[in-house]
Amino acid sequence: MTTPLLELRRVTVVYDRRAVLENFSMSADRGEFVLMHGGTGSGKSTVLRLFAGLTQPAEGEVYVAGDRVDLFSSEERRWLRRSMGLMMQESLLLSDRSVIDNVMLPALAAEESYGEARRRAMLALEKCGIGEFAEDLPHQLSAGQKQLARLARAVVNRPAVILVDEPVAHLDQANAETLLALLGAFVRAGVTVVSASHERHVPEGVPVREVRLEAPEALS
Ligand SMILES: Nc1ncnc2c1ncn2[C@@H]1O[C@H](COP(=O)(O)OP(=O)(O)OP(=O)(O)O)[C@@H](O)[C@H]1O
Repeated sequence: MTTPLLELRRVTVVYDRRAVLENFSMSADRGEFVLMHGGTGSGKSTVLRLFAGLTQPAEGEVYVAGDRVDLFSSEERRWLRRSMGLMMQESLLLSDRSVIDNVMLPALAAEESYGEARRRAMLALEKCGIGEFAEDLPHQLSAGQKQLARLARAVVNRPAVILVDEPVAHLDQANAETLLALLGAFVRAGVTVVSASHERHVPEGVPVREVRLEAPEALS
C-alpha cells in the first residue's frame, strides 16, 4: 500500500475549549481532488490549516508525504507552507502591488532570484489565462480575474499540493467553471487539490474524494 500524500489520523482540534474536529481521520493521494464540504463552522478551513501547519491538533497526527508535520518546528512549518499552493480565505492580493508582483511573492519567499520569480509568475499567469493583466493593480481586475490571480500565486512554485478555501464563492457560473477547469488540469498533472466548499463544486473528469464534515453538536 502506498503512503497517502496527505493524512489526518484521529485528529482533534480545540478552539476556546470547544472541539471543532473530534477524532477525525482522512487521507488524500497524489493526483486527487478532495472536496471537503459541510456547513459553516464544520471545520473545513481547519482541515486546510492543519495540512498547512497553521493550526496544531490537540490530539492526533498530521502527515504530509509521510512526514509528521504536527511535530515540525515553526521554521519547518514555514518551509512546508512554501512548498504548498495556498488559496486561503485570508490570503488576499496586496492592493498596492501589481498582479505580477503579487504572484511573484511566493517565489521570492522560496529564495528564487528576482528574474526567475518574475519568469515563473508570468508563466503561472499565462497558465491561468490572465497574462494580459500582469501589470495591472488588483482593483482593476474583476472578481473572477482576481481569483485566477490568487490561483496563479498559489501555483507559482509548482506545488504538489494546492489547498483552496471556497474557490468559487462569489463567482458567476462562467468564472466558476474556468477556475474549476484549471484546478482539474492541475489534478490531471498529478497535483493533489484539497478544496473546502459549502457546495459540491468539483472539476469534471478527475478522481474526486468527498469528505463531508458535520458541525459540532453544540452548533447544530
Ligand atoms: N482561531 C480560532 N479561534 C477560535 N475559534 C476558531 C478559530 N478558527 C476557527 N474557529 C471556530 O472553529 C469552527 C470551525 O471553523 P472553520 O473555519 O474550520 O469552519 P468552516 O467549515 O471552514 O466554516 P466556514 O464555511 O464558515 O468557513 C468555527 O466555529 C469557528 O468559529
